[in-house]
Parts: sequence; C-alpha cells; structure tokens
Amino acid sequence: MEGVDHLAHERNKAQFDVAVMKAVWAGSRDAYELFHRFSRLVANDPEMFIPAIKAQATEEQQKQWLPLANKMKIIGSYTQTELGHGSNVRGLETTATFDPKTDEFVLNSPTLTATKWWPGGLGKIATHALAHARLIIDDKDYGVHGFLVQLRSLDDHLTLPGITIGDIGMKYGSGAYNTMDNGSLIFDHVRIPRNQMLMRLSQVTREGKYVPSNVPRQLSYGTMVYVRQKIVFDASIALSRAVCISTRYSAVRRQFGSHNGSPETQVIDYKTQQARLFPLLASAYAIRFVSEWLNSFYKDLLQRLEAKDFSTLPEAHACTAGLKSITTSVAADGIEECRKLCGGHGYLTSSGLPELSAVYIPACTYEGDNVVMLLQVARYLMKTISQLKSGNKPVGTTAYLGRAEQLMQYHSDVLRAEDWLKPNVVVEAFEARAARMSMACAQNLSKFNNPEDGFQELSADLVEAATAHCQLIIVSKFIEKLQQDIPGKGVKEQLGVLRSIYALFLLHKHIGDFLSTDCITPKQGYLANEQLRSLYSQVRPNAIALVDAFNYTDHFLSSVLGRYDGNVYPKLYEEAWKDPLNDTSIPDGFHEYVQPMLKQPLHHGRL
Ligand SMILES: CCCCC/C=C\C/C=C\C/C=C\C/C=C\C/C=C\C=C\C(=O)SCCNC(=O)CCNC(=O)[C@H](O)C(C)(C)COP(=O)(O)OP(=O)(O)OC[C@H]1O[C@@H](n2cnc3c(N)ncnc32)[C@H](O)[C@@H]1OP(=O)(O)O
Ligand SMILES: Cc1cc2nc3c(=O)[nH]c(=O)nc-3n(C[C@H](O)[C@H](O)[C@H](O)COP(=O)(O)OP(=O)(O)OC[C@H]3O[C@@H](n4cnc5c(N)ncnc54)[C@H](O)[C@@H]3O)c2cc1C
Repeated sequence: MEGVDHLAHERNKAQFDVAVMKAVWAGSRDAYELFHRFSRLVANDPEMFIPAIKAQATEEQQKQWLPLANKMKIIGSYTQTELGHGSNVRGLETTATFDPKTDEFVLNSPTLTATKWWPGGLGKIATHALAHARLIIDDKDYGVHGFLVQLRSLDDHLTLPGITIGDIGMKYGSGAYNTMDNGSLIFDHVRIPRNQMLMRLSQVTREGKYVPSNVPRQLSYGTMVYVRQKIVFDASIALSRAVCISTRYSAVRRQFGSHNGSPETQVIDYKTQQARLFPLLASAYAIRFVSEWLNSFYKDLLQRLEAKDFSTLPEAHACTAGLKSITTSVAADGIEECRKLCGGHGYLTSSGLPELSAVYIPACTYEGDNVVMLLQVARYLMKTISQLKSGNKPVGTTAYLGRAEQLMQYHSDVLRAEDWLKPNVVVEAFEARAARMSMACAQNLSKFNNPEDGFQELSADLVEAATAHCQLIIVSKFIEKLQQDIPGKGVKEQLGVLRSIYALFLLHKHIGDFLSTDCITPKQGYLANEQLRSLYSQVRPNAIALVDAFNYTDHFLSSVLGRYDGNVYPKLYEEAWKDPLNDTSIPDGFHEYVQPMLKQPLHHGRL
C-alpha cells in the first residue's frame, strides 16, 4: 500500500543513532559529491583531463588551458591507452617528433596497434586530447610524454586534418557505460606547436634540447594515482548501493518456514543469507573508511610534492594501486553476490543490480588492471624487505615489516572465541600473515640468479602477498577509525561489530594463508568462525538501519527491490507493465509467423 513503511518493524529494532551513523558514513563529503561521483561515470566529465593538465602542465600552460577546460570551452579526453598497450605505458607507440624547422611536434600513429583505443569522451564529444606519445628528437626516443592536441573544430566539431576518430562500439551488456563514447584515434602526421607538450616535469627547448625532469619521472603518472584514490571511494558507493538493495529486499522477502498459518521466514533470517550479505555490509563501511584515510594520505603527498619532498611517493603509489585493486574487486564481486542474494528478481532490470554491475565492473580494469596493480604493490614490498638488511626502517603501511623477525615468531594466543573481538589480537594475526607471506616470497626470490625471472615465476604468490598487505591496511584503518571520538547512542558499538565481521570474514575466507604460515591453529580458526556467526546475530536487528545510514534516495538507488518503504511486490508488478512489450496483448509477428503454425493441420497424428 502506498505510504506504508513495510520495513518500519525492522527500523524500530535499530540499537543505534541512525542520524549519527549517516554523518559517519558521509564523512567529509556531502550528498552532492556522493551523487556527483556517480553521475560522472556515465557523463563525459573530464575526470582525468583537467587533473592531468594540473599535474603535468607549466603554470603558463595551465593559465592558457584550464579556464577553457573548466568552462567547457574545450572538452578533453585523457588519451593514453592504445589498441596494443594499456597496462604497459612505457610500451605506447604513438610518436611526437620534434621539427626544429617549424618549432612543432608531429604526432603520428606508426602502426595499427598505436591507435589510441578506449579513452573516454574521445569517440564523439572531445575537442582536445591529452595524448600520451613517445617524444622523439633527432631520432632519439625520450619515452612517453603528454601533448595537448586539438582533435575537432570548435566551429563545426568536424575532425581536423590528419585525425581519424571513431567510437569503439558497444560495451558489456546494455549498461549505462554505453553512454560513454570511448573512442579510437589515429594520428597521421598532425602538427602541434612546441608549447603544447606539457612541460612541467621535462622540457624541449626551441633548439630541440631535451631537459629531463629533475623530479621522479613517475610524477608523470600522477593523474592515475589521483584517480585511483578516488576509485576507492567510488567502490564504497557502488558496493553500498548494492548492499542497500539486497539488505532491504532480504528483509521483505519471505520464503518457507510457515507453521500453522504463521508468516513465512524472512530470508534475512537464514544464516546462509547473513553469511553472504553481512560481510558485504561490513566491507562497504571498511572501504569507505579506508578511502577517507587514503584521501588524506594523498592530500599529504600533494603538500609534500609542493615542497619537493618525494619521500612518500613510492608508498602512495603502492597504496593507491593496491587499494584500488582490492576494493574494486570486492565491490564488483559484491554487486554480483547482491544480485544473487535477491533471487530471480535480482536479475530484473528494475532491481537496479544488473545495471549497477554492468557499469561498475570495468573498475577492475580501468585505471590499472587489478593484477598489474597488485604486482606493483609486490615490487614495493620486495624492495622494502630488501632494504631491511641495510638498516632501512620501514614506516607507514609497511612499518610491520620492520618487526618481521618478531612476527616470524608470532603465534596467536587466542583461547576463546571472544578473544577475536580484540583489535590488537586481529591486527597481530593480519600483520603476521602478511609479513610471513612477503618474507617467504623474498626468500624464494633470493634463490633466482635473475631477480626479474624470479619475480615472474613467483608472481602468483607475490599477488597473494600483496593482497594480504592491502587487507591488513583496510583492517587497520577500520580499527583506527573507531579509535576516533564517534558520538551517538550505539554507533561505535555497531561499527565495532562491523569491524570484527570484516576482519573475521577475511580470516575465514583466507584461512589457508593463516594456517599455512602457521600464524594460527585450526582450533583458533574454528573459534574465529564461531565468533563470526555470533556477530551476524548482533548485526541482524540493525541491518536495515545500517543501510538506511547510506542515506540513498529511491531515485539514486533506482531499484524496486531496494525501495525505502519495502513496498516491493506492487511496484515490481507496476514496473513490469511499463515495458513496451505489454502495450499490446498480441505480440508483433504472431499473425505472420506463429498463427500459421498453430493452424497447420495435424499430419499422421503428429504435432
Ligand atoms: C551505475 C552505478 C555505478 C556506481 C559507481 C560509483 C561510482 C563510480 C563513479 C565514478 C567513477 C569515477 C571515475 C572513473 C575513472 C576512470 C574510468 C574512466 C576512465 C579510465 C581511464 C583510464 O583507464 S586512464 C589509463 C589508465 N592506465 C593505467 O592505469 C596504466 C597502468 N600502468 C601503469 O601505471 C604503469 O605502466 C606501471 C606502473 C604498471 C608500470 O610503469 P613503469 O613506468 O613501467 O614502471 P615500473 O613498473 O618499471 O616501475 C618503475 C618505478 O616506478 C614506480 N612507479 C610506477 N608507477 C608509479 C606511480 N604512478 N607513482 C609513483 N611511482 C610509480 C615503481 O614503483 C618503480 O619504483 P622503483 O624503481 O622504486 O621500484
Ligand atoms: C570502461 C573503460 C574505460 C577506459 N577509459 C580509458 C580512458 O579514458 N583513457 C585511457 O587512456 N584508457 C582507458 N581505458 C583503458 C584502460 O586503462 C586499460 O584497459 C587498462 O589499463 C588495462 O590495460 P590493458 O587493456 O592493456 O590490459 P592488459 O594489460 O592487456 O591485461 C590483459 C591481461 O594481461 C594481464 N597482464 C598484463 N600485464 C601483466 C604482467 N606484467 N604480469 C602479469 N599479468 C599481466 C592482466 O592482468 C590481464 O589479465 C579504459 C578501459 C575501460 C574498460
């Protein structure tokens, strides 16, 4: 019935102050930014073009280009990936050859695989590209640099001479990402003025002299680092949307369990449903809090870079790459699990889940393939360990590796299930697991004469060690979040339950790591799982309130199953009737193709 809150009985169970939890969830961002982040995905927002100009252009170039880009007088595309290379940026083939006679660069796509491929906005709308190309001077290759290239006329939007552009076609399913005109671009000896090479980091003089960067060359990758830390926040948006839908629907849906005419059981009361759903609820909060930390870490990095302090740049790269990888994988897999948690109706477009999944899952690929990103983390961990011998004391997120020797002797002293509720007990176990996995890799690597051969041979183990390291970061930041003052009745307690669910779910899921590294005993693993089940019972009365705290409108969720009022069945039925197929009772083609078959006389008794 309209206007009736079918979930009121669930909301009345809440044991904490929902208004405060809403503020904790929103953190430093307001609802507008939460919504705006989502809308950027399917719009042509220059998510990267503008940050890249800020990171790689000189002050003078910024003065020229930023006002145009900010006022949408030009529409930019971050044009890096090519048909033949995406992960391997140093393998890009597009060339930018300096012509001293005319003081220009000549951009060219020497091969088919040099075709720019995927850049968002490139296919139809972008007027300019921030094109990544190999700088060539006097036949010498100076590697990949950024160049501003006009693609289309600002008068009639037609492509300029030497430029061939197209859209790369439909993408995964019918998802909203098809509103993004990811494009292809071929340069055929296109000339641009020398001052359209972005020259903040390195320069080319009028005489054609290359002035190398006096800062780490990796700063040219700065835009990717910036977006990766944003993508961690986006992962919390995407996952929390799916969890909100599936939690509310799990409280509405009843199946089996009726006795003597009693209502059937709410599926949210089944332990299997809780074991699948509540870890995702906890993960949404965990990812949100680690994204807050990562954002502050990134802002600190920017301040340091301003002061030419590059000390945290390697850690910032490892954290943004690793957390982008882990959180997008959890969110993408979690959205699919939420669809399954809704049974058949989860597969309806009106559930909002297929669309959310189709739009979200490329996050595991764009801005760095998730495995390639974890391999970057692994390189950082191995380098950190290799420097231990020279007395280099790791700090920050690798500080625990400075206690590797001690952690190698660690054995959990858990005796009772409730011991696993102690944050220090959990952190020690996660530190020991991560340290032992990385140390084992380092030890195995040392057996190889060629370290690169070893790295390749051991890359699957290294990815697992990098995963353990990143999960430790997320667990630690969740714990640190709860060490802050958090007001409101029951709020901190409820977040403490989610913190323990997140950690113990990971411990249970990766129990093989914890046992094979001898960090915990099978009995202690069993106790962790016992505690996990008990924690699910503590979340159950608060589940609806915890997803209400995401503060998503029905419009934003765009899901019949996730409606705030839980009025699912009438709305499911109503939504179905909006489908054009239901505009007529006799389907198109019936008279031409089906009716003749039905009218056909029987032959020899056979249909
Ligand atoms: C329907 C509802 C949906 C809801 C969803 C909700 C929200 C979503 C809303 C919005 C989404 C928002 C945004 C979406 C964003 C993006 C999507 C759209 C566009 C996508 C754009 C792109 O994909 S742009 C292209 C991205 N490409 C990549 O990421 C390429 C990945 N490859 C690389 O980064 C590099 O090639 C490399 C790192 C893998 C290797 O680089 P290389 O130069 O070869 O370096 P080495 O490996 O040799 O390492 C050398 C040393 O350099 C260090 N290092 C490497 N990278 C960095 C770095 N970035 N910073 C600092 N240091 C770096 C490395 O550690 C080595 O150091 P040592 O020498 O000390 O070992
Ligand atoms: C929706 C979407 C939007 C995008 N938007 C843009 C954009 O705006 N601008 C832009 O420039 N690009 C964009 N991209 C491209 C994107 O950045 C690349 O696709 C991404 O970086 C992955 O690179 P790749 O496609 O070369 O994958 P590959 O690296 O070819 O990956 C293929 C497989 O190889 C594996 N692999 C690769 N290297 C290694 C290694 N060294 N060790 C082990 N395994 C390895 C990967 O793990 C993966 O399993 C977009 C892509 C998508 C899907």
